[in-house]
Amino acid sequence: MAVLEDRFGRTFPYLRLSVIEACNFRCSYCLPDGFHARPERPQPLGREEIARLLRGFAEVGLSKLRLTGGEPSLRRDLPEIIASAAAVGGIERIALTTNGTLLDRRVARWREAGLTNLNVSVDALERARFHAITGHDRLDEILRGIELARGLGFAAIKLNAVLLKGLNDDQLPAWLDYLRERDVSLRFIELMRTGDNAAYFQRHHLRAEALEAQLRETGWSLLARAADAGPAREYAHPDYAGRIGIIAPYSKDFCAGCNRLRVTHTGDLRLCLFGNVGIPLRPWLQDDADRDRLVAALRAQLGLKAIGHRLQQGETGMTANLSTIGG
Ligand SMILES: Nc1nc2c(ncn2[C@@H]2O[C@H](COP(=O)(O)OP(=O)(O)OP(=O)(O)O)[C@@H](O)[C@H]2O)c(=O)[nH]1
Ligand SMILES: C[S@@+](CC[C@H](N)C(=O)[O-])C[C@H]1O[C@@H](n2cnc3c(N)ncnc32)[C@H](O)[C@@H]1O
Ligand code: SF4
Ligand code: SF4
Repeated sequence: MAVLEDRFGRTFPYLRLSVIEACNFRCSYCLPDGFHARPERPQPLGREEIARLLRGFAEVGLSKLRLTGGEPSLRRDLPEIIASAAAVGGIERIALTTNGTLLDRRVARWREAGLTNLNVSVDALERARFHAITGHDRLDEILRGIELARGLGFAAIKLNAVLLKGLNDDQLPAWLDYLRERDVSLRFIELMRTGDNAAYFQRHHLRAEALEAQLRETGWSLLARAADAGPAREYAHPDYAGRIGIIAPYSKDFCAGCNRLRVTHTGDLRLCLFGNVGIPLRPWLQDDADRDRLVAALRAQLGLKAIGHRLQQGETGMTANLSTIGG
């Protein structure tokens, strides 16, 4: 099988596709003023364009697709997008990253359509904290949605909490209670600096090192990483059904295991979450006959992929905030 390989020998079986720019939340680290539509913006990719994109990527080894946003559940045709991805040969996992607001109403339908993996962002387990961070008092319904999802046979359910100094860095005991009986994976994500959040980053960024050391000292052990896995270092403990992961983008060698590419909701390829390089793929998504051109463009672009991000140097690339690219 043909694969996409870069200059550093990395292969890319994992595509993160943003299906919408809009979001209904205003997370303080991402979109503190909420999403504001601008009329001159191009329409997001339609279902046919998405299907052509996925068939092109599948020719060069796509096995894991993540749908993200903005808030992907706001897209009414999400079940149809999932179903058309499930019909593309070679895509073994179809994952969704969501803020969970429509989970309790829609997750069964997504699962029926072919969704295999679910990631839900839950920055705190205390209602008031959750409200303060996300701008919405909706923790209870999100937790209900997760319980519902747990009964639907997903291959994995993962929860994301961005680690924020002074805002949610005292939540470990509550999370441990939560994880004792629930077979979900909670990942603590180090806050990343973006174009928009410089001052916030200064106030709230916290390295996950101390937390990770605490886990190791209390009997959590590191698991091996699968080839198409995301960026988390995952830990398990014999007394807990759940797992804990750490996503530490500022740690040494974080990018050495990069296995993913991104496409924005308007069809722009992005070679890195914080990159400056990427081209519009939309011109090759209008006709099935352009598949070879699409694949050739992917291969040519991959030659430009850098070894890693330059966040340590203060460079955030084109990324104003993660909602514009899907994280
Ligand atoms: N710096 C960096 N952060 C990433 C990358 N991929 C994911 N993240 C961050 O990790 C967090 C969780 O991402 P998810 O959308 O849940 O996806 P994932 O961690 O790849 O998920 P799994 O494949 O299920 O492990 C988000 O904040 C992402 O922005 C990456 O390539 N680089
Ligand atoms: C951009 S959101 C898109 C999907 C969906 N709206 C959600 O929140 O799950 C994807 C992930 O990026 C994370 N994220 C957003 N901004 C971040 C930042 N500056 N640093 C670290 N993670 C961030 C969110 O917490 C979420 O888990
Ligand atoms: S920051 Fe860029 S190079 Fe590093 S893991 Fe993420 S996408 Fe890959
Ligand atoms: S993290 Fe997700 S839910 Fe929160 S504002 Fe960003 S895109 Fe929206």
